[in-house]
Amino acid sequence: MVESNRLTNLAHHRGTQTRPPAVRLHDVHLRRGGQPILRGLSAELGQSDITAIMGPNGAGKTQLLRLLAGLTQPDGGTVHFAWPDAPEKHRIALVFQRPVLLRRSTLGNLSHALRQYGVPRRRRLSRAMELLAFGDLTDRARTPARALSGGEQQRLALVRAMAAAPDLLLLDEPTSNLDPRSTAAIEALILRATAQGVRVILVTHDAGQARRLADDILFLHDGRVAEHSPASRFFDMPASAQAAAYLQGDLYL
Ligand SMILES: Nc1ncnc2c1ncn2[C@@H]1O[C@H](COP(=O)(O)OP(=O)(O)OP(=O)(O)O)[C@@H](O)[C@H]1O
Repeated sequence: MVESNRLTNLAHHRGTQTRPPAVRLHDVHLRRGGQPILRGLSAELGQSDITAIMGPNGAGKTQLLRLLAGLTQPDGGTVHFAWPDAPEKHRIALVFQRPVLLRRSTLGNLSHALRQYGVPRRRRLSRAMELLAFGDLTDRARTPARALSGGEQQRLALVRAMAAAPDLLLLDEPTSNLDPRSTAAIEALILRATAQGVRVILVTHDAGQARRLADDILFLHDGRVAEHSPASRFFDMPASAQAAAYLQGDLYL
């Protein structure tokens, strides 16, 4: 409880200064298996420190995140990043809902990632140690990743994404399988990442988490943006009928 209040306060005291968006989506369409998934989605994202993408199951949140990560291309419309070489040049990192880790130690996973990201060999160990400390995983350095708890595995996945020194960190329901204590640890890590200048876009169904962390909420419904509002306004006075229904637990597709 103390931890969660601390996070709430941190979130409220963090600057909500606006920057140019990290990514601009215009009239984006995406089809899968012959079905429209995203249907003319337009949004400017990454102006604030943390944006939460919310919406009911099947609204298209994960597909939008995959698009932002460059894992899929739109069937129509445009996606413009603030960086000409994104997402190829490691400016954007994605953490999946279930951590995908190598069958190596915690340290081995980080060293491998640093090598992949082109960090010179002489700098890898010191950078890996920094990342371990960043994730409160120093005492787990030699532990096989598969022997870590679920919360520790997700922390490792998150700090491994930080090994890319990303400008934009995309997180798909990073705490959906975790208990409150592990969730608080991940939320603290997310805030620490923003303190280092990383912008975060996270998909979450956890309204409490979105309230604690997010500056703004992008609410998707049926492949479109139903609402994009500052978090305080979204929760106190949602502008769209869909968001109001979702927050009351009434929205089904
Ligand atoms: N490869 C695919 N082929 C066909 N349909 C797909 C494919 N991938 C996703 N879909 C469909 O696209 C829609 C959006 O999926 P997506 O995973 O983005 O939703 P979501 O908002 O993240 O949902 P959830 O909250 O359940 O994770 C869903 O109806 C899903 O069934």
